[in-house]
Amino acid sequence: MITLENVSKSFLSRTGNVTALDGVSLDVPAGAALGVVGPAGAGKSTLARCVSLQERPDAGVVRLDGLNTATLDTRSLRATRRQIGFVGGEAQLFKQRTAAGNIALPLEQSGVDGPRRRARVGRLLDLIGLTEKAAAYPDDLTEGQRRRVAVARALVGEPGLLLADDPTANLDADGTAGVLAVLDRARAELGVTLLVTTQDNSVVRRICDDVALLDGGKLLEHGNLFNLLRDPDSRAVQALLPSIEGGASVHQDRVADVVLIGFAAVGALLPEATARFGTQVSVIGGGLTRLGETPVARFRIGLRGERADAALAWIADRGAIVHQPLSGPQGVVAA
Ligand SMILES: Nc1ncnc2c1ncn2[C@@H]1O[C@H](COP(=O)(O)OP(=O)(O)OP(=O)(O)O)[C@@H](O)[C@H]1O
Repeated sequence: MITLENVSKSFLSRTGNVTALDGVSLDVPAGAALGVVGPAGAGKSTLARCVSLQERPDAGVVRLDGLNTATLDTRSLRATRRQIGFVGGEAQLFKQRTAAGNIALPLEQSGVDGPRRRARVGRLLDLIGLTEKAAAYPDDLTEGQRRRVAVARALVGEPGLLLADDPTANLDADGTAGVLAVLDRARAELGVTLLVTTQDNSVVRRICDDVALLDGGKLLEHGNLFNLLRDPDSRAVQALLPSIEGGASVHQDRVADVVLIGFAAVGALLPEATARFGTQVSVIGGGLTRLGETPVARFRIGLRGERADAALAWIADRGAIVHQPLSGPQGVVAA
């Protein structure tokens, strides 16, 4: 759906030339939900603006459904932009229009008739869970509700792609959960492809299946979350997992970091290893989180007993991802 080929973009600022994107190549298949993460100034918003055709790259190509957007004339560019929904970190609604009126605006501008407008706006109010607020004005809504209205407005033209640039910025937990639920529903029920920029790991955990890490305008990592879980050096995914704190206070024969995926693994694997191998398995640090609906745990475990290696190999055979940490007792650990 979206392909970036070697996209670069610089800005002239007071302090000189700033490279916001530096040779970024990226593929986002139709129906995917990609989280673009990275520190402040990494280039996330610039990437979103290049993909939404609000910004033209200095070099490289942005393709939408195979179409090289650099070749579009002004009219086709405008038409293509309309197929892309965009929401920023602020709702930017028209205060003098109701929620329904804000959502309807793009349809009015493109001359869609009243009955079709009403049907479409009604459907989107339902999607964002604000049917009963149709006649409310922005000032009477919470910021989280306003953002949901902005998402509905971005979706009203039935775009295939929705870009959300830092959609949960400055929202409280309830507001964040509401906006993420709406983005998730948009994908599930309308089939839109999602590209979300964020510095909030919970956004990626909740609604993304792919992640791209930018830093200094460069794409450092890109891939499926569950694939990247296997890479102990993946900055993007390691940041999504519970941190492993604490240290072994007693001697351990083996120390390993274990990532467990799915209900069965998280609930049962470590106790079963203990029982099977007569090995004492203790959790030194880590915890449980979720990626989408899937429970994922990361623990640092210590093992004591003659069959510690066999227990670790058995845990790995059951689908756990096992890595020996950099420090700690020596031992060969199944990878
Ligand atoms: N219009 C502009 N004019 C000048 N510099 C810009 C412009 N837009 C972006 N930049 C610079 O480009 C770099 C990347 O900015 P960008 O907003 O894309 O990063 P970001 O990852 O979205 O950051 P944040 O998380 O803080 O929003 C930054 O150094 C920024 O100051």
